[in-house]
Amino acid sequence: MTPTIYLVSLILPFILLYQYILLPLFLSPLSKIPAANPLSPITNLWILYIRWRNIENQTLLRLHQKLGPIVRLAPNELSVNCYEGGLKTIYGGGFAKDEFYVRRFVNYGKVNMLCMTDNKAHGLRRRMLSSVYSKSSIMSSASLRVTSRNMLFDRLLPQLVKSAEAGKPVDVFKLSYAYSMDSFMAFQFGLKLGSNFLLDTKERDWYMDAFFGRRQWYFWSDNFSGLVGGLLRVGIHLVPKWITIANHEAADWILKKCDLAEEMVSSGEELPVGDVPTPYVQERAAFRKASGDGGDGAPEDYPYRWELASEMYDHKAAAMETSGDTLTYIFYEMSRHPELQKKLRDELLKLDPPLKCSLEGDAELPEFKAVDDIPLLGAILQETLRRWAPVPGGQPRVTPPPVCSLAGYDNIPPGVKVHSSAGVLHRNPEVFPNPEEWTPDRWLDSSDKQTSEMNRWFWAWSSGGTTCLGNNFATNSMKLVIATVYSNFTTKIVDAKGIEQDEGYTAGPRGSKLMLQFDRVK
Ligand code: HEM
Repeated sequence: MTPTIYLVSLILPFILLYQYILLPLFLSPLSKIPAANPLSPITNLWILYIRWRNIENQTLLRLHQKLGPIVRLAPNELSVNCYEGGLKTIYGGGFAKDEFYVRRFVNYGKVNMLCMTDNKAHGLRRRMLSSVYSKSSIMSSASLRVTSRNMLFDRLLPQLVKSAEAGKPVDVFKLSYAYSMDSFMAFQFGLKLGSNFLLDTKERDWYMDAFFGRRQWYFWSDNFSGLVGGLLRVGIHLVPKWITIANHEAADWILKKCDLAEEMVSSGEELPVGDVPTPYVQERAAFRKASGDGGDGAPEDYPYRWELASEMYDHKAAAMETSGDTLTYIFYEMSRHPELQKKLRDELLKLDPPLKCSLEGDAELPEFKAVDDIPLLGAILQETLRRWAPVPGGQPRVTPPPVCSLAGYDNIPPGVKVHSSAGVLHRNPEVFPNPEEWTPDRWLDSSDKQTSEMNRWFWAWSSGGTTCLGNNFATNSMKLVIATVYSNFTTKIVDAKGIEQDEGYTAGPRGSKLMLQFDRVK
């Protein structure tokens, strides 16, 4: 052994001991923060184990209840759940997104707004895409009025009437997913090109089976994407092959819709208002205006083909699951509270025109604003988004240079992964008394001071510069369907087995099912 090798072998253990044990355990500024587990300061194995068991949300809730607003999950990862020194600093302060988003949400090999980790690029993209989803655009959209009318009166009500008359229960989970997808895609691509999950159950099941199949494998693709990709290159499918194939099919499905929308728009032909692919048209124009270089596609591709497809794919995915889960929980809670159904119906029947069922095809919608302004409907939606937040998991960001302070701890270095979670924030009993209870009245009867505190902690849409892009669309779409259903029907539970919320970044009912009986109100 040469003297150098001898010296290195003597010193190396001390360097490793310092770097991987002493520094993270005792000397790092993070060492003062309560650790989730004795192993957390020195290895991420513990949090990986929790994620592998798919119990992260409930574990974080329990830890925060015990240890307070900030918890160290791994040497370089913190969970922070408070407003001051938490949400305000991380999300209000524009901390950049973590690589998690790239691993989960890149489509066609192209980043979209949701997975842009560079703040400047993200801000630019957001400015390009947001105007079509602003509240004023949604409330006044002519195409959305036509597509919404079609969803409610032509696709949804006739099948609910049929089920009610036959005394047949309805799987409201599937119905909510189908409505959420159709109502969004009809806006995105127009009625002609949008999905038709409400009427075409084969198309719906094809899409939903692949969607739920994929979810079980997120642990591997989120945490070991390199390994998954590497093994795939040598023909080994860690994630089952059928899921890879289904992913390709879903990607082709949306790409085809983009190609058809492009053909329609570039032909210059005047379209019936319900067939106008409104967000596609506006986002296409925004891309062309912003750079004019045509994007990264091949010469034969139309400009920005892949950038647009990546955004379109992401938006429809964001729309279906979140709104589908929220609607399922609204129907569930309303079915447990018949007195609230009656109270809401009394309010809804004041709409002009009311959303009463007409199977003759001559029904009209009231103004969106009139539906939006019903306080009880707003409270029902808000409380459902609180109690059953459809994105309950952590939204990871990265601490910026040089240092920052979080939840009373100073000198937190750059590059630390930090996240807050609606599932924890929404269960703070000091802000939301009896947090496990679903109580819409808390949004109607609380003092101004209490309401403003609840609003600061309410985080279903996230906050800051990366808050949900589609919140105005989703709010309008969900309010319309709830208003339509309870103007015409009462609902009661037939089978709610598996209604408890699953785990994950996004999460809905564990059983993926809710059977309700609809009875017509004359
Ligand atoms: C109940 C319905 C919905 C809920 C609760 C919801 C919730 C959220 C949340 C919590 C985020 C932040 C995610 C994160 O940073 O980790 C988000 C982002 C986003 N949502 Fe939604 N969402 C809903 C519906 C929609 C719809 C209909 C669209 C369609 C346009 C949409 C598009 C997006 C996009 C593009 C982002 C990324 C925003 C950015 O990075 O600037 N969402 N949503």
